[in-house]
Amino acid sequence: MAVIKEAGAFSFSWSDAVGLSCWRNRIGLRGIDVRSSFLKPAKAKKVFSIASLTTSRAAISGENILQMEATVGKNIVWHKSSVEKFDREELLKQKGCVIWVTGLSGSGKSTLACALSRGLHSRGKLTYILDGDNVRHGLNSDLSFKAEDRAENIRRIGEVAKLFADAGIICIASLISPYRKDRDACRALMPEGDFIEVFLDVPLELCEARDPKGLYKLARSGKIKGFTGISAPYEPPVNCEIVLQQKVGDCVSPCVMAETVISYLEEKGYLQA
Ligand SMILES: Nc1ncnc2c1ncn2[C@@H]1O[C@H](COP(=O)(O)OS(=O)(=O)O)[C@@H](OP(=O)(O)O)[C@H]1O
Ligand SMILES: Nc1ncnc2c1ncn2[C@@H]1O[C@H](COP(=O)(O)OP(=O)(O)O)[C@@H](O)[C@H]1O
Repeated sequence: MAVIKEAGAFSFSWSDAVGLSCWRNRIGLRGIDVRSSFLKPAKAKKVFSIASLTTSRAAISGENILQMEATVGKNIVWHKSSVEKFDREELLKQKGCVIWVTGLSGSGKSTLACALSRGLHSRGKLTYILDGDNVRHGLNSDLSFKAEDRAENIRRIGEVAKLFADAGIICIASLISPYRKDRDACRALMPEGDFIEVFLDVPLELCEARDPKGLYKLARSGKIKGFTGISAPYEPPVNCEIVLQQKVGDCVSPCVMAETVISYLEEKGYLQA
């Protein structure tokens, strides 16, 4: 029978044929709908909402539980390591998370990602940048810019970013990610709070004036089809953690913007174990 039982203040064990042998201490369940019905259909859905355990840092997200459901029927079993995220975070003196930088082409995503990485590095924090352009040179080189391929690009980067965060690293993903639902799907992969969406709110007019790669010009002349902001949509976030605004004639420097993000991380406790 699927059981999540409390065996001490921060300790749970989940014994079951799924082979999720032992979610021992330090696992936080933050308002999560933990389903046991896939294990014993007759059993009622268990809902655990243990908001008080927010001091505990590794969390099972609802999405993870659903993924487990999906893999159970395929003889794929989660193998648990004796070294967990928590242990890696202690070693690194930081908390793993994903900083997701979204915005139009030319809005300054890569520039911000570099400034942020540099700022955190100089504070002794381990970061890694997943830049859309760069990842499309390798892992995602098979993908185009049509909506389905962008969705797949974002999904893969979301999954990789999640692994980096699990490694205890502050992962900075900078990609246009124009569709809200694709970004939200990446957010859903992460424990609550660990997905920090940063919107570079820069008018198209300014991005187009910058046009460092000449792509807007090509898009305007019809040489690039489906270019974000010109002939393909960009859906701005509605409820993101940080908005960094720039206007024509009023640009904030990348270092100042990076400091805003670093202050957020500091305030939320991500820069300590
Ligand atoms: N059609 C079209 N639309 C938008 N962007 C295009 C397109 N074709 C090529 N490029 C270049 O690809 C970079 C965007 O890649 P991303 O992986 O970030 O895009 S997405 O998240 O999948 O939408 C983007 O890089 P940035 O300018 O750094 O954003 C462009 O240089
Ligand atoms: N905060 C800023 N102020 C002024 N110019 C900027 C700023 N951030 C980026 N830029 C410039 O804008 C252009 C596009 O920046 P980039 O980081 O490549 O954008 P993206 O990755 O979103 O396409 C570059 O020429 C860069 O130097």
